[in-house]
Formats: sequence, structure tokens, C-alpha cells
Amino acid sequence: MITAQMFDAPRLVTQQPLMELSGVSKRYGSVEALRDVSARVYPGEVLGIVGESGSGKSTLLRMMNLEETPDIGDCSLNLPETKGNLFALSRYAARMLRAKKIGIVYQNPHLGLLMHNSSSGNVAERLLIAGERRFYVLREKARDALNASEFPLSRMDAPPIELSGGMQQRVQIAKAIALEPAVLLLDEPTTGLDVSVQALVLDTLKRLQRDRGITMVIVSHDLGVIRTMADRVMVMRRGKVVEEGLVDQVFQDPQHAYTQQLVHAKL
Ligand SMILES: Nc1ncnc2c1ncn2[C@@H]1O[C@H](COP(=O)(O)OP(=O)(O)OP(=O)(O)O)[C@@H](O)[C@H]1O
Repeated sequence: MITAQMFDAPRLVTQQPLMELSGVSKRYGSVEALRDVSARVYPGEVLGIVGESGSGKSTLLRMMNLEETPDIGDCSLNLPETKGNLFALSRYAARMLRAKKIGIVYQNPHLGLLMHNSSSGNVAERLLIAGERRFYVLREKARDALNASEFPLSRMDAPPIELSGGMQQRVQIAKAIALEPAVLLLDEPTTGLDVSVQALVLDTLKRLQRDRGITMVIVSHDLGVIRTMADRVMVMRRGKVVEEGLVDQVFQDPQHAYTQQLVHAKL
């Protein structure tokens, strides 16, 4: 029998992982932020990471962004130009790889943007780091990325400090996708926005994912956001992954007591 669900089936996960973290642990003093966490991100999928505050979601995303190194553990990206454990890269090499292959959108736009520079300049900065120097190319590519992020081009010379929260997130998205990254990391990208603005920004992200097939990892404490965006989900608690699987499966039939608690709290 054909059901509506069949037409909305999650993208199939058949390939080799694009990004793989294995056995990652990280301590901050007495706090164990991550304990033996492994994660695989497959090409073209959206992986959601959910869990309560302090469960280690953002720390894991920072590891994926090669911003931080773990006490122990490996990270690999299945791209022609990368090999071996990426946590062993020098700071410079990690920065270049990040600039060219990984995009990130933070909850707090101050972390991702220069708030007093123009919005187009913020996007162009990313292209500059990757080596582009021609002014007309920088301007054109910045405009394209802002347009794809559904940012109003009439405001492209305005600095983010003068923009609404939703528009600031669109500038971050434009900056993150300007170089067509292999993976786009989203750390609570709509938390703190009005519900209606949140829905519009999520729509833009979904459209980008659909049209460009961008591989995404989205962190949220909000099950609704994960349900809307993700194909697969990892549930974290106290620095550990307690459950993972296809979103529909995990949310409809949670196996771990903590996931059951999360799902029932939401209902
Ligand atoms: N740079 C740091 N220095 C000290 N402790 C840290 C640091 N970064 C994270 N932690 C601690 O590690 C734990 C995991 O933090 P993390 O921010 O990854 O959790 P989270 O699930 O993203 O939480 P939230 O949703 O509140 O952002 C927390 O106890 C946090 O206080």
C-alpha cells in the first residue's frame, strides 16, 4: 500500500560517511563535555543533534568545525584533498580547511560576523581568506550568496549591527555557503528569533538543502526544529550519545528513557 510517508522518505544513507568523528572525549577541568563520542555524517543528509543544555552539543559541533581539538579522538573528511586525522592538523592548515570546506552558523551572530562591517563585506571576507582578490568577483559572489540566503539585496551594504536578528542569521548563512562548503554546521541557528522569523529562516535552510544538496549538521535543544530539518538524529546527554537513528523512528518510538522523556515533554 502506498502511504503519504513514502513520498517523504528520508534520503537514503548508502555511501561512505563524508565526515567521521570517532572516540572523541573532551574535558574542561572537572567537566566531562564529551565522553567517547562517535558520529558519522553522510553526503547530502541533515544530521540533527539534540539534548538538554550542557549535554555537549556545541562542543561536538566545534570539533566538527576543527575549532577545537579533543583530548582523544579522530576526525576525518572524505574529500580528495584531506587525509588522516584532521585533529592533528596545524592551526593554519585547520583554518584553511575550515575556510574552504566547512561553513558554520552560530546562534550568536557576534561569533560569526564582524558586526560593524558591511554585510557584503562579511561574506567577502570568507572569499578573501580562501584566496580570492578580484573586487568584482568578491562583490558578485557575495551578492549571489546573500541572494541565495534570501537576504534583501537593498541592505547588502548595511552592517549586521543595524539589522534584525533574522537578517543577521541570513548574513551568517550567506557567509557559510559562499564557498559551497562540503558541510554546513548550524548551532541553534534560529534560537532566540521570533517564531514566525524562525520558520522563515528554517524554510530558507530547507530550500538550500533541497536545491544544493548541502550536507548539514544542526544542533538544537528544540525537537520541533530537528523534526523539521533533519533526516537522522543523535540524542546527547551528559557528553554521551544515548540514542541515534532516523528522525521519524527515534521520535515515534524512542528507546532510551531520556529520549522518551524529551519526546513526551514536547507533546
Ligand atoms: N570552553 C569551555 N570551558 C569550560 N567549560 C566548557 C567550555 N565549553 C563547554 N564547557 C562545558 O562543557 C559542557 C558541555 O557544553 P556545551 O556547550 O557543549 O553543551 P550544549 O549541549 O551545547 O549546551 P547549550 O545548549 O546550553 O549550549 C558544559 O558543562 C559546559 O559548561
